[in-house]
Amino acid sequence: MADKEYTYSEVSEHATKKDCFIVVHDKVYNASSFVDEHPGGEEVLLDVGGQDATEAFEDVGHSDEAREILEGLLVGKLKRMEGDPKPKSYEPTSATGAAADTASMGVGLYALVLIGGVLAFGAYKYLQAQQSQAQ
Ligand code: HEM
Repeated sequence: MADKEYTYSEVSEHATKKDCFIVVHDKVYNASSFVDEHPGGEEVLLDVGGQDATEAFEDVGHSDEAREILEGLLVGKLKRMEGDPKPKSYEPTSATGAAADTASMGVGLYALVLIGGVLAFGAYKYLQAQQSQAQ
């Protein structure tokens, strides 16, 4: 059964709660029995029912346990036809890119706080000096 090939249009016919196929990494899974049990809620699963859920699935960073459950739901492979939506391959590089961006922003913020601190200290010293002059 897991060797069956489904075209994208066949998969898209299974988009209801009771009959919910999803595609992850070009494999077809029947998520119907799991919709109610999904810890992330049934909404998100139904949103991608009959569609390619690769990105959605990978973006969450599902655990190995989740991947095992997914493999248990396997019903076949996706057979891509001309004119089908492009495969949604997951590129971890973009995730690392985003992480690097956040990291450099973190450094920027740190520098800002540091400069602010130095300025505040300078101002404090200046005021102190002024005060001792006045006395
Ligand atoms: C049949 C496919 C799927 C399976 C077997 C599955 C399985 C699981 C499991 C076992 C968890 C618990 C945490 C973990 O072990 O990682 C989980 C959490 C979650 N899943 Fe899925 N999932 C599927 C598809 C999706 C999709 C397509 C989305 C779309 C966004 C999604 C969104 C989430 C979210 C947001 C959580 C976190 C819930 C929380 O921590 O409160 N899942 N999923």
